[in-house]
Amino acid sequence: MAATRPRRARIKPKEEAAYFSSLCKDKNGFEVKYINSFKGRGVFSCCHFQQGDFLVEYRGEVITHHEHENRQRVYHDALKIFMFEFRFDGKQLCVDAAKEDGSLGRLVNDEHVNPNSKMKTIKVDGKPHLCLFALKDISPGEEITYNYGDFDWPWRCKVFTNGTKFSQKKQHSCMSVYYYYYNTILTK
Ligand SMILES: C[S@@+](CC[C@H](N)C(=O)[O-])C[C@H]1O[C@@H](n2cnc3c(N)ncnc32)[C@H](O)[C@@H]1O
Repeated sequence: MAATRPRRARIKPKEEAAYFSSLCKDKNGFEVKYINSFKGRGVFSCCHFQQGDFLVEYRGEVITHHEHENRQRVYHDALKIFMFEFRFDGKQLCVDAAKEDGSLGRLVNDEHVNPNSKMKTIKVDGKPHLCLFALKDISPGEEITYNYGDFDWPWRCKVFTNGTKFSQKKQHSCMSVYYYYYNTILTK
């Protein structure tokens, strides 16, 4: 009878997230690539991930709502985007990831139509950590994205050369037009 190799148990995604969060380390399997001058950099998968897998932590300094408001007053707009507000144990908190520290989570871009990951809060040693988990199977070469939330982020509201502004609802059907415009005109 042929010997069967015992299958290695899959580490539970939340346990893996807690492990990497406690080490303040990103797991392997990703690379940062420059996309273009509009979107900047993005995080791309270098291997297969399964739906539900832990991907990366949105690492940074956890600050109170009060401190978040203070920093909003002094930060340049380009830094404010790295402040992620969330609720934890009944409190309004924020992860400030403005500092370029080489971590991956802060470089994951927004995708509100078809994101492949979702941000969840996990508790490690009583402290909150924001972690991205795969919403679907992810192949090598795919960009990791998540929905930044309901807000009129400037890149979601496309203004065409003739000044036409597309609402978010109309925008879905206009996505392909936009991408044509974007790929052929803006990036040339
Ligand atoms: C948290 S940072 C993400 C990393 C950023 N791309 C970089 O290179 O530093 C958020 C910024 O990325 C850009 N961004 C994120 N998602 C985008 C999208 N879907 N389209 C265009 N720009 C996007 C915007 O400039 C936004 O202010």
